[in-house]
Amino acid sequence: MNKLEIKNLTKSYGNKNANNNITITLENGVYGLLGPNGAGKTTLMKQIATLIKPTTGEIIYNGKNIYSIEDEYRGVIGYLPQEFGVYKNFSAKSFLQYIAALKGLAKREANKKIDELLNVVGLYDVRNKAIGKFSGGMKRRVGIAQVLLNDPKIIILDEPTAGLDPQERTRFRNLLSAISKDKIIILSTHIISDIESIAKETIMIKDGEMIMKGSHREILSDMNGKVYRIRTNDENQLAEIQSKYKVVNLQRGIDFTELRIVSDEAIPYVNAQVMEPKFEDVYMFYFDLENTKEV
Ligand SMILES: Nc1ncnc2c1ncn2[C@@H]1O[C@H](COP(=O)(O)OP(=O)(O)OP(=O)(O)O)[C@@H](O)[C@H]1O
Repeated sequence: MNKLEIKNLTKSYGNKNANNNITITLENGVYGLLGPNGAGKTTLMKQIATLIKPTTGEIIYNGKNIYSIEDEYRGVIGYLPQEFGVYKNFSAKSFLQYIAALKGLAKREANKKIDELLNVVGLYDVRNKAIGKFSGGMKRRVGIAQVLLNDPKIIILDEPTAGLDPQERTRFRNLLSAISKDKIIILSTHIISDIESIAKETIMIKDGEMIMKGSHREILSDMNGKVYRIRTNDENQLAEIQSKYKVVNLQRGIDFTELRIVSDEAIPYVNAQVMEPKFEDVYMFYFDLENTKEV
């Protein structure tokens, strides 16, 4: 069994809440934590990793409060922080040996595990090269290998794809999918496409609160009737739409300008056509334009 119950979690700093009354239950699979900067993603992840103690609320792992089984619980956690420092003069292999020693793994067992993980993350052939010469994606893969050393049941990854090129990002996603079978993986991002393809559920966080949780399909079906396409060559109408509605996309053509907008209310324009929702509309609907597009 692998079950994490987060109950009414709140973290306050003075009179500001970094997160507020969050309740979620997580089981095996990949969960995407989506929200703009400052939404409270890191705070929630650090609370799950026992690095921040909640002000109120509790986290229950397989029926027990995590603080009542603290040492045992830390043994099942793997945490990759946003800023993952690697020693650039170390080779991938010697770095993993060093971390394994810190984690208290016996040398023989560690070496076996390290070779296995270097294969899993596709770095076996370059295991003796200095990490300083690795690309961003390769460094992240070293980070994942490091997290997997003690075979964690809960893996927490804070923006693991930041700064990766599309190819590295795809490779990284495939790696997560491959290891997710018997683990809870929580992955924060503000890039929709990261979680669109691998997360079994997306948890959306805004201003410290959970505003939506569901599968890809559930989230999209909730957006039905809220996405519109408008084609216009009337500059006044264009300006009005832009000022009143959330515009996902604006494309200027020769004969008309095409807008894709999201709105909770019906749109008063006869030239508006309801469109099938896409995941890229979701971010705009719940959050803002910034960070909507893949970088
Ligand atoms: N130690 C602290 N003291 C005071 N306020 C804090 C502290 N840590 C976080 N906060 C505030 O709590 C809120 C949530 O921060 P958090 O880092 O969890 O957000 P985030 O969603 O992870 O953002 P980012 O993507 O930028 O890392 C922010 O408004 C932040 O300023």
